[in-house]
Amino acid sequence: MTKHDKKPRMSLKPISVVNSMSYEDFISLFGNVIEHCSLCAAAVWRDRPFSDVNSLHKSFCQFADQLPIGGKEGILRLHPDLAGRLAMSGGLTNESTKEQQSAGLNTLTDQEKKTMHHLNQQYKQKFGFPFVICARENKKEAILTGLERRLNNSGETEAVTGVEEVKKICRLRLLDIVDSSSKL
Ligand SMILES: NC(=O)N[C@H]1NC(=O)NC1=O
Repeated sequence: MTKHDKKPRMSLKPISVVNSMSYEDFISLFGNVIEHCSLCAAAVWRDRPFSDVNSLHKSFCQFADQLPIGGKEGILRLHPDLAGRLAMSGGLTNESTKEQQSAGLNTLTDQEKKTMHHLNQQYKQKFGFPFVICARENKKEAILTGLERRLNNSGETEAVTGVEEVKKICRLRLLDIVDSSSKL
């Protein structure tokens, strides 16, 4: 462990170990790969055995895709605002904290914070759910321009676009847990 590591990294699980998990263990390990939505992991468990991390990800995607629009919106509502109140008060999940930091959202200038807050509020007012984007695949500038651009879309387009971003977040979270070289 170098002096920069806060805690030892969890060792990556081979897919064979994932496949042999009880649903209780599976939910506790994968319950937040879709933010605050352990229901997704509870449903996906029945798709075992998974041939690899991609097939596990596919099951999460299929579960999200088959939800009616209200269910998709529900998944989005479980996400915290980017650089919002929870981020400021340290109330985010560990995953979200790391993701928001990787986009540089912890280094916003006062003006950027104001703009982000204003656009987030406008977005929620228009659509009834928060703006969601995969923070690990974007930097703060791209997030701000994306937020402004996506405000022009319809609610249905945004529910689908938001869930596509949730699927990207989910994939990166799964890769932090499962050894991607392991196969059934
Ligand atoms: N609102 C939003 O996009 N939140 C998320 N994005 C991300 O990468 N992690 C999150 O929690």
